[in-house]
Amino acid sequence: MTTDARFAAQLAEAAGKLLLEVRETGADLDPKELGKRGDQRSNALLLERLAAERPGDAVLSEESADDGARLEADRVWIIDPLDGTREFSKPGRTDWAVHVALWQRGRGITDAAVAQPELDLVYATDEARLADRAGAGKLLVSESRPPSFAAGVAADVGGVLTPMGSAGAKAMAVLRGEADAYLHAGGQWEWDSAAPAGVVEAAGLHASRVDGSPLEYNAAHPYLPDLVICRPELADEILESIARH
Ligand SMILES: Nc1ncnc2c1ncn2[C@@H]1O[C@H](COP(=O)(O)O)[C@@H](OP(=O)(O)O)[C@H]1O
Ligand SMILES: [Mg+2]
Repeated sequence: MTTDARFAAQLAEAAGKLLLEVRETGADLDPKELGKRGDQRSNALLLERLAAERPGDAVLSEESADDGARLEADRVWIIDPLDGTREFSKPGRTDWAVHVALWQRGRGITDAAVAQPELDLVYATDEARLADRAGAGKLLVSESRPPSFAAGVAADVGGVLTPMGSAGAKAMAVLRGEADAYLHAGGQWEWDSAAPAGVVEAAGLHASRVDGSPLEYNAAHPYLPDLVICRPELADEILESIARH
């Protein structure tokens, strides 16, 4: 059987290819309709393949009703079929992603993949590596909802706030060395961070809540409002700075 990490990568890649087609064929649609179509088609593909190839596992998806079965399950796939729906719907944007993560009881996120279809890139826990630091000083934040402490942290560490869409796109930019950190607060759901955090942690980066505590998944209320992803050597400085602001 394909390993769970390879399976996650194959799923994210396949959903990403479908999303590229949806984007091309739906270029004339109203942006909201295009985003909805992307969310739904990608979700359908992922659910179908999970049911066929991992039939005993539970699923938590941004785009499906949560029936609670996952709370008793030992293996739960946490998926965001289209992260950065807003950016997906804007022509020319590359900052959107597909997230596929596997949570296992007692172990947390064990296998995960993030696809960035417009860049033709797929990252997975079995292959991801931290690249050299090319984006020194760049701190990635949400374009629409940057955290209130972000400006203070940038001042403390001599950094520059850089807006970008999609949690997965921001986390993978840190992995590629294009930025030092991704800072978020004020609201987010488990599917937004499960795969990105799983991939970067497998590559040795820091990923935690903004108070430094661990990211925990498959909660009854799957809300995880904040996170910090950064190069490991910067974690202490950034967490201390956040605590001050
Ligand atoms: N305050 C908030 N509450 C809930 N979700 C949030 C949020 N801020 C960001 N998110 C979600 O986190 C993802 C990345 O956001 P951003 O691009 O702003 O950084 C998006 O996922 P989706 O596109 O899957 O909805 C977005 O909806
Ligand atoms: Mg999302």
